[in-house]
Amino acid sequence: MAQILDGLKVSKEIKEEIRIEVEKIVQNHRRPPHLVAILVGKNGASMTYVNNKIKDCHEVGFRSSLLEFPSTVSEAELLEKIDELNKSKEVDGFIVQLPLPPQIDQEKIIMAIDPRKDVDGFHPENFGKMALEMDTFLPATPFGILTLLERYQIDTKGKHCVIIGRSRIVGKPMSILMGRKDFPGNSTVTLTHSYTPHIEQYTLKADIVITALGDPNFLKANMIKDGAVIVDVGITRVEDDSKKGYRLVGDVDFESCNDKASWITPVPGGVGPMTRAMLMKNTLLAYKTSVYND
Ligand SMILES: Nc1nc(=O)c2c([nH]1)NC[C@@H]1CN(c3ccc(C(=O)N[C@@H](CCC(=O)O)C(=O)O)cc3)C=[N+]21
Ligand SMILES: [Mg+2]
Repeated sequence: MAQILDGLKVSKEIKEEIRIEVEKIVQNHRRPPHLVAILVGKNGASMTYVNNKIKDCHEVGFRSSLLEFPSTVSEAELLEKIDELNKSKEVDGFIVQLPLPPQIDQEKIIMAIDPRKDVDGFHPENFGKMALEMDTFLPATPFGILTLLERYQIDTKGKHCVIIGRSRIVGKPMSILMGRKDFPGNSTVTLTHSYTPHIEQYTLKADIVITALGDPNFLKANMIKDGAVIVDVGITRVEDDSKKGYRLVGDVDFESCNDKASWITPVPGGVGPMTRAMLMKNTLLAYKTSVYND
C-alpha cells in the first residue's frame, strides 16, 4: 500500500504557521493582511471553494471580503472593481474566481490585476517571473503540490515527471516548476494533454505522475509503474444518493493505484486544501511586500 501525501494535515500546519505570524503582527498594533475574493454567478463548486477560502482567512486571522456579482455582470463593471482594488491601500491581494461567464474575457480580467496583488499568480508578469525563476507569487495549486512534495521529502531530482493536462492554472505552470533548478524540481518533465496518443506509454515510465484533467478515475494501476508518486489534482462532483447529492472523485483510480504507488494524494484531502493554504501564504507575502517592494 502507498503512503499518503496528507494535504489536509500539511495545510493545517501551514495555516497554523501563518496564524502565529499574523498574531504577532496584530500584537504590534498593525492591521492584519486583507484578501478580497470576487465571485461571479452561482456555480456550486465555485461558491464552495470561495466560502472555504473565506473560512481559511478567519482561521489565520486575515481580514477577508467577498464581492459577489450576478452572472450577467459586464466586463466593464468587473474592470472598474479591479481598478478600485488595485488602488486600495486596505487590500493586499485579491482573486477573481474562475471560470467566468462567456461574456467576460478572462485574459482581459487577469491582465487588469496589479501583479503586486495577484496572489493567484495568474498575471503574465508573474507567470513569466515564475518561468524565469525570479521571485514571484506562484499559482496556488502548483505551489501547494511543491510544498507537499517538499514536506514529505519526495526526491524529484533527476526523476521523470509526467503531467496530464496543460491548463493555465495547473498543468502548464506545474510543467515549468518541476523542471526549475530549485527544490523540489530538477525533474525531467513530459507535458501530456488531450492530443497525446496513448498516454500510458508516458505514464508507465514516470517516477512522478501529476494528473489535472477532471476525468474521474482516469488513471488506473495498469498505467503506472511500481513505486510511482501519484499526485491527483482532479476533483469532480459525481452525483450519488448521499445527503449532499454528490461525492468528490479524483482523476486517479485510488483503489487500484494505491497498491502500486509509493506515495499518493487522496481526494478530498490532498491537493485541494494545499491550494487554499498557499493562497493564504501568498496573501501574507503580498502584505509583507516580500515579492514586490515598491
Ligand atoms: N481564481 C481562481 N483561483 C483558484 O485557485 C481556483 C479557481 N479560480 N477556480 C477553481 C480552481 C479549483 N480550486 C480549488 C481549491 C480548493 C479545493 C478544495 O479545497 N478541495 C477540497 C474539497 C472541497 C469541497 O468540498 O468541494 C479537497 O480536495 O479536499 C478544490 C479546488 C481553486 N481554483
Ligand atoms: Mg488541465
